[in-house]
Amino acid sequence: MTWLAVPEGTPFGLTNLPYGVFSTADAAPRVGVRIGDQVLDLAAALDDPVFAEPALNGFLAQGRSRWDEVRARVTELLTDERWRGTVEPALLPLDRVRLHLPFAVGDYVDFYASEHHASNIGRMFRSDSEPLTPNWKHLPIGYHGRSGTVVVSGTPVVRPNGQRKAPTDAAPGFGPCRRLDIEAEVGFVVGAGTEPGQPLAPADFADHVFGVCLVNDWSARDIQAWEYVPLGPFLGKSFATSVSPWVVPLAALEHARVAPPVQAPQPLPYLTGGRPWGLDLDLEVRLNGHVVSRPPYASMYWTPAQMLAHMTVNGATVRPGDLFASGTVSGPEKDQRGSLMELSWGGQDPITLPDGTTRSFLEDGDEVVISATAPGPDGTRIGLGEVAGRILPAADHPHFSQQDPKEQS
Ligand SMILES: O=C(O)/C=C/C(=O)CC(=O)CC(=O)O
Ligand SMILES: [Ca+2]
Ligand SMILES: [Mg+2]
Repeated sequence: MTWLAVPEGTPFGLTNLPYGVFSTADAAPRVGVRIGDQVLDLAAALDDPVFAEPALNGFLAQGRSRWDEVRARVTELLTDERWRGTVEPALLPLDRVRLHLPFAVGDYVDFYASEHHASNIGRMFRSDSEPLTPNWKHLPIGYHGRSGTVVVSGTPVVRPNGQRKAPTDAAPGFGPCRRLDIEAEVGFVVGAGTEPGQPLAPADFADHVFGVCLVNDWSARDIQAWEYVPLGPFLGKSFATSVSPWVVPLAALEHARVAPPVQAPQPLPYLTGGRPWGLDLDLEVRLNGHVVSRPPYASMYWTPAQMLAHMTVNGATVRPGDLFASGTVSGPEKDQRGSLMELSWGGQDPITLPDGTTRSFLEDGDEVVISATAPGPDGTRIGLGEVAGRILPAADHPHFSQQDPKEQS
């Protein structure tokens, strides 16, 4: 029990304690921990300059034993009445702070770990071949994304311009994306790094990964479909990737750990071993306030521990602040799909919102909010917060007018 007044049944109680970076009107960005609807200013509460930094990276680099020590210390400060006088001045109401990107994003990798998503996308993008490529059940497929365009929840997303060519078009045209989509994903934040040539095993996961956030991998499907052969996602996914402001430490997800679905064929030995890191997270996707999907993370085929092992098997390093995302979370059911492309089946079957409007892809002004909860102890739920973003109209291209005769829409 905490001496602090927290809302009854809050998903941000003592068993959660996520980390973020906040600022106030008169104080620069620094590290805080969320408790209920308040933020504990760690720079004020603890004697470690690492928390006065405007990003979590310094703390991430300190490693597992220090993360556990700080979590235990914060719990003690918020539970033991004797600390009340010291801690109270370091607490701020959430509505008085501004939340920032919680960590400086190093390398950013996006995986493709949902069998349901990969099968759905395969059917739509490659209708003349098997939905899953031959490698899919042998390794967690991924690509390197653009870390510099990872933004915090609430940052508006400008509709990208680019080349797009429908299969029936004779030549590509240029202009604003017409098939702007979302991807509901879970992100894993690397803490302790590695040296070159130091592959990690799945069993090393909790020593190197600090925690979890929510990710929206905004995707321009028309740009993507035209550009991705043969090297994979590029400009169709590099204009913005949004993350939630609170990083939930792995320690808070102990009750959410589950075995992943059965993996057959048996993966190679470097992808096996350690504790199971399937996660029973319930995601929810809202479009303009209406729930359009509830993707279940427990259905993901590859675990984040296997992703980490695969990502380092060639000797590649990881560094504090690296982010790897799961890939779109789609469950087996229609209302569990984590992208609009799947929900509307490529635009063939638009979804109807309660206000009577329909959507295949996003319109200017649309707002998407992805949230998630996880099981905590004794039947409680902990929250992962939310990642939100609203679509702004495409900007005019400074060197190419939309009215230009070269525009072939
Ligand atoms: O199958 C493809 O060609 C591309 C799939 C994706 O959209 C890539 C991606 O971001 C992976 C994911 O989110 O699962
Ligand atoms: Ca993705
Ligand atoms: Mg992206």
